[in-house]
Amino acid sequence: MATGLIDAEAERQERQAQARREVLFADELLPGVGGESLSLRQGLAAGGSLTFLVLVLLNALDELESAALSVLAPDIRDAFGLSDGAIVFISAAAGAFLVLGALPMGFLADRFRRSRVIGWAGVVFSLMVLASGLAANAFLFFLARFGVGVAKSSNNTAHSSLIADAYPIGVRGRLSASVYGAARAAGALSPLIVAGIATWAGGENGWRWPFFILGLPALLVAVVAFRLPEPPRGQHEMRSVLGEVIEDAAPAPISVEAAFARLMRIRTLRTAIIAFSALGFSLFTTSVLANLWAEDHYGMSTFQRGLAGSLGGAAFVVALPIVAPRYDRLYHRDPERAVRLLGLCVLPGAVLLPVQWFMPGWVGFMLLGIPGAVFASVAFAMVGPVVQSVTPYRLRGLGMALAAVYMFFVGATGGALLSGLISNAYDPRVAVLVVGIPATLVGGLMMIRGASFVKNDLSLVVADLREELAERDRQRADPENVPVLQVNGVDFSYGNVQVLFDVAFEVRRGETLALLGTNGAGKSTILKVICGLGTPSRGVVRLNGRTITYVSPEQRGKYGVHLLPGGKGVFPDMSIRENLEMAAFRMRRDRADRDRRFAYVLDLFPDLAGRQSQLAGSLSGGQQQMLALAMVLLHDPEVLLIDELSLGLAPAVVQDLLAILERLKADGLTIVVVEQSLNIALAIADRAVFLEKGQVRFTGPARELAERDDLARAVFLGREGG
Ligand SMILES: Nc1ncnc2c1ncn2[C@@H]1O[C@H](COP(=O)(O)OP(=O)(O)OP(=O)(O)O)[C@@H](O)[C@H]1O
Repeated sequence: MATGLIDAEAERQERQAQARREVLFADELLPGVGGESLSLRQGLAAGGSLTFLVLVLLNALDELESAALSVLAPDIRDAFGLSDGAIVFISAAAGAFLVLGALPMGFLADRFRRSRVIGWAGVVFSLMVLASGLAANAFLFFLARFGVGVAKSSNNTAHSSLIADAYPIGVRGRLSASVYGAARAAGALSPLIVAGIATWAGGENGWRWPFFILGLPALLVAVVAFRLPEPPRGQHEMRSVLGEVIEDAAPAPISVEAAFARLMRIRTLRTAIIAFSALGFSLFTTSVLANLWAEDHYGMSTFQRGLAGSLGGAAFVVALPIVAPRYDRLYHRDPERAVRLLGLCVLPGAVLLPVQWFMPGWVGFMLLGIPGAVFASVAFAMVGPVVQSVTPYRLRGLGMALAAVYMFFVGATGGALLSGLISNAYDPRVAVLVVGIPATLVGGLMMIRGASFVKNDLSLVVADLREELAERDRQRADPENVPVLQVNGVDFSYGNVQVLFDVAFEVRRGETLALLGTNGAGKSTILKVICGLGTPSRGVVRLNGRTITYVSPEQRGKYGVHLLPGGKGVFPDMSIRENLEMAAFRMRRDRADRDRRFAYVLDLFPDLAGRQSQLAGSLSGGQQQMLALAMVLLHDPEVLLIDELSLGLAPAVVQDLLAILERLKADGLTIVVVEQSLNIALAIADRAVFLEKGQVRFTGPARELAERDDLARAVFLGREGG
């Protein structure tokens, strides 16, 4: 038996590995690969320069504002009578708020017009910057910082998603680098500008003026942002792969949970997130530690340290235009090499760090610190385009939000804590060597590993787009015949164990489909995927032709997809009536509607009608199943999914249930039923799907399945075995 199990597991793993390989397309079929390469000017012209200009300005203003806080910190501390610790906490909190805002902002960016999300974020940003200047006390100042931090989180999410859809794939690297570089340049100028304004205004309230003066242009740019055109989502991937754009007129709302489940299955994205979270441990803290070490160990003056910082900033602004076009060129020829380039940018830092930190003089320390930090920052600026390319276009905002949360929260905060502790216990050098070197190594190597997944992930993008086009054409050709429910190309895994492989079937209106198969074939899992309790790692679920793959179970319930789960689906300590009232909780506002539905189900189950005050736990198994069915039917489903209708029930009870299903069928209800018993399935189903080890082995009229001895026997053998 043990050998049997080992063999079965080996076979499953082989199929899993095969499924990962088989979707590979030739390089020139991948989005953004091959064809004519674009100059930056051509790319900008394709998407319009206004969008680019507005995003550059918003980023630059953000960066100016961040630096304002550091420069003005001593004045703000004195104005509010704060301690050093308190002002450091308030400044640092903005970073945490940025992480807090990322998820809601990513969610909004995937759901609404991005110009509006960016516009509103810009308005909130400018008002909060003005409020920072007006704050009467430290608490109000802190609240204003909260608003600024949350509004800023639209940069990583909504901006990034808009750039990806506005401009062609071939210039993504250069565009991302330009926005990032412009922001850094503004950041470098910021101390000068901010200190200039504060000095010009003078007096103890001088620090307030930079906030007033920065808030106003931000408001103007935000107003322009509302007018930016909204590009069709995924248009450049579609043009590149399909040669045309499929417009989704009424996209279904996306659930954050489902989106994350799907995103974490994209291996390039997952490794990029791990790589940059690791790198974050070094990227955000090394410069602070270097400044401390420079003063304590080398006795560098503030001016010398400032010079080192400025040289680093200048080197970054010089390096970006060298690396970014190279990334775009490589991507155009071979995306794997482009992603590997990012890892290769990071790795030299690991070698340079120990050499730098043992330099005998401050000049060597300062100069050797520059290349590693610069190339790590360059790689950081270029990771956005990688994430955008492999993320399904409906989930781009949330994809970037997920990356931001990991990089800033795990990387920056984790790195700060760890380095802080080690630095306190030993010294900054030990902290950098113990944290920075491994973090840089892991970051670079993970990115290089991620490169090997990118073609496969891009292939999945191609497969999804082609499927979408084929479905659109089919719906256009025969709009009357769109299936109520469609499952196509679905893969599903529990953790690392894949249990569904390319599952596909359709159910027409009013049809009853039986899902049959051996034990553990994945029947219940498919029902979970259909009703939203599980998110597939690949493939699509459609309801009446509309994609609902990432829609929450609650929303699917509102659309009419309901599941009658296997086993006990009732609250045993409540009466029948209370069970029904619980199920009808959503309809509590419209009593007339609720009573009409109660009357309908009680008419369907007269056995329950006469004993409404009886505890559900005291009912027989069959009656409990009827009550569970009644609770689902209260919602007036369009598609009813039933897991194990007859399990453990006496034949007479099953007959009663079948009679009820017949009546529902006659009323036009569409039903998918998982059944272990072939006879029961044959009695009620029009069509059947037979599954074995997560793959569809048969789809067709139910009676044809009965004639397939090999499959029919497998059902019975499976039952005896289980
Ligand atoms: N929550 C879970 N976590 C991990 N593995 C699971 C989980 N639920 C199911 N599985 C595994 O996934 C596979 C498919 O399970 P599923 O319940 O979908 O099969 P099924 O066809 O409905 O089987 P059965 O008729 O025996 O219920 C099985 O190998 C099962 O062990």
